Amino acid sequence: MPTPFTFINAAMSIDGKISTRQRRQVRISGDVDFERMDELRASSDAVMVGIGTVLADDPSLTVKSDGRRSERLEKGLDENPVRIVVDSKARIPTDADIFMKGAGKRIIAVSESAAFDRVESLRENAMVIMVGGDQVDLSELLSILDEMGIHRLMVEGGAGLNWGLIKNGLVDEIYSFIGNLIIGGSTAPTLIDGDGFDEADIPACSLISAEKMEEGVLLKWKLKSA
Ligand SMILES: NC(=O)C1=CN([C@@H]2O[C@H](COP(=O)(O)OP(=O)(O)OC[C@H]3O[C@@H](n4cnc5c(N)ncnc54)[C@H](O)[C@@H]3O)[C@@H](O)[C@H]2O)C=CC1
Ligand SMILES: Nc1nc(O)c(N)c(N[C@@H]2O[C@H](COP(=O)(O)O)[C@@H](O)[C@H]2O)n1
Repeated sequence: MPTPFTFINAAMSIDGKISTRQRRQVRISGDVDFERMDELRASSDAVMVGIGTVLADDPSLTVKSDGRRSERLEKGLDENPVRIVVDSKARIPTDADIFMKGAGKRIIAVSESAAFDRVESLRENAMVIMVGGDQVDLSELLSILDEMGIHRLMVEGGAGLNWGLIKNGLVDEIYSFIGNLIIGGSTAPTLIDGDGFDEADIPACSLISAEKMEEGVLLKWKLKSA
């Protein structure tokens, strides 16, 4: 089944952490990288995060530049890409910034383990896609998104969702900005958490580019299996 071109974009510290051990967001990258991230959002059909990121950071995932939002409108698109949350148990608060801020469509992907009344309350503000028994079935979800016309998907974390997608071979490229910070902590989330691969299954990547940016470096990788 076809799936969208899917890329992960994230900022991490020198030691590979994407937030603190208390799961608090840190400003890892500067204005140049935030502009680059905004451009990526504006050029994507959808932006996806995991529920852990929503509960920790409450991101709006909107396109911040007025000019880029206008350009999208001129092309007949919504101001913002479709905002998607992978949320097996439908835990997202109904006043999350994803619902409160910005125009455009929202999709909450839940599994059959979500409580019926939680799912029904989400339907007031979003399209709900139910796939998978305990956890969201990401392969099935991405096939459905592709059928819906979402062909370019930006993933903005966090660590658990990134793992789920990579494990299932659903990621084409990874863009990671490495900032000039050391966060430390064995429990602080890294770019990719989860169970990790067995040695024989470790996927290889090829380097697309390495660019110095402000006080850090932007690395672009292509998954060799993609
Ligand atoms: N520096 C950066 O670029 C970014 C940092 N972050 C940080 O990442 C942290 C959040 O990461 P996580 O706690 O790992 O949460 P997450 O955002 O990766 O969400 C993980 C959750 O998604 C749900 N899920 C449903 N189906 C799944 C599946 N098939 N596979 C995987 N997950 C599935 C599960 O409930 C799981 O706990 C926060 O501290 C946040 O600040 C998040 C985004 C970007
Ligand atoms: N790319 C990037 N660089 C940083 O330095 C960061 N701290 C983050 N954090 C993530 O950005 C999202 C914010 O979205 P909104 O501004 O609310 O639209 C959020 O998911 C953070 O985890 N990213």
